[in-house]
Amino acid sequence: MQREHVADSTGLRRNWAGSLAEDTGSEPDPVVRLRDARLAYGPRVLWDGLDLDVRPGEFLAVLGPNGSGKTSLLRVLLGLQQLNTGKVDVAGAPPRRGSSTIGYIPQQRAVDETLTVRGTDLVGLGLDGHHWGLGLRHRRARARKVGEAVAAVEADSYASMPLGLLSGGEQQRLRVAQAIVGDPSVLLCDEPLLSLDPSHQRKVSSLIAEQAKSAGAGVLFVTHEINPVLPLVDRVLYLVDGKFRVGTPDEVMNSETLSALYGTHIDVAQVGGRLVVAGGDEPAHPHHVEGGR
Ligand SMILES: Nc1ncnc2c1ncn2[C@@H]1O[C@H](COP(=O)(O)OP(=O)(O)OP(=O)(O)O)[C@@H](O)[C@H]1O
Repeated sequence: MQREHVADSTGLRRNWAGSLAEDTGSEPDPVVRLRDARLAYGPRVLWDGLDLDVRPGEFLAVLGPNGSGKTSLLRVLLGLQQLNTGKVDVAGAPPRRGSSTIGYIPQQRAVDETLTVRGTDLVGLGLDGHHWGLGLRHRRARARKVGEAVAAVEADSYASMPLGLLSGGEQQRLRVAQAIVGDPSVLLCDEPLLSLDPSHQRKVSSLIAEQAKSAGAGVLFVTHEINPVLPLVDRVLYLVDGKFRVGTPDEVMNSETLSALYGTHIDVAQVGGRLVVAGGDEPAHPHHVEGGR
């Protein structure tokens, strides 16, 4: 097992949290902390020796080819998957299912057309686990929170319709609202931009980044396409076939680093503010980071 780190959590001090570290002399506690973490299914090692701190307000993009363990990492943080070895904390405690400190946007699944649950009901589920009283005042406060989240994703015009009648992109915007409505301290996003048009990709990713900065949430954003979020990304975790790199986009998204990860020559070029990644034969498929905004 090869352990490769471009930069560990100390890279954060130089980049994202540089000014904060200078102002206060100390960094805020991480909202996600992994130490020497290993996840393997039988002989197949997804990652090993993973040390990672995600700080409040940080936007971490999680990249890698199909099957490299991106979703599995989110499942570990959700308390749905045990590490083989190592330690993981979310908001200062071991992960547990149903934690209200986590907002989760799952990988998109088709919704049954006959599903009659309304969009606002789905968004309201994001508040379950919070302490809402039964009285009218609390019901109003809850409805106001749901309304604000629905407005933030521009879903007002269809949020009261049955989910089964909505398009994939409309459903996805409501899932984003559900994830942010409870002001979570960790936002886990599993390819949240799929099925969104470019304009809503920009809006939704900015909304997630805003949530990070304003509510001090740490974001883990799984994506095959870094370009739509590149301006928002503080650091990248890149997983490939049991190896990984953590660092700023410049530290990770370069030819030398990706060639070492994939074990074959990879070209990385900046074209008009976009990253274009090309090269590599089977089994490496780095092409997934190509594309435009
Ligand atoms: N419970 C499990 N038991 C055995 N293997 C599993 C289990 N869960 C996931 N895997 C395997 O682990 C690998 C990593 O899966 P994961 O879904 O984390 O990958 P990913 O990087 O998110 O992929 P994709 O980009 O395709 O969504 C896959 O090969 C998957 O088949």
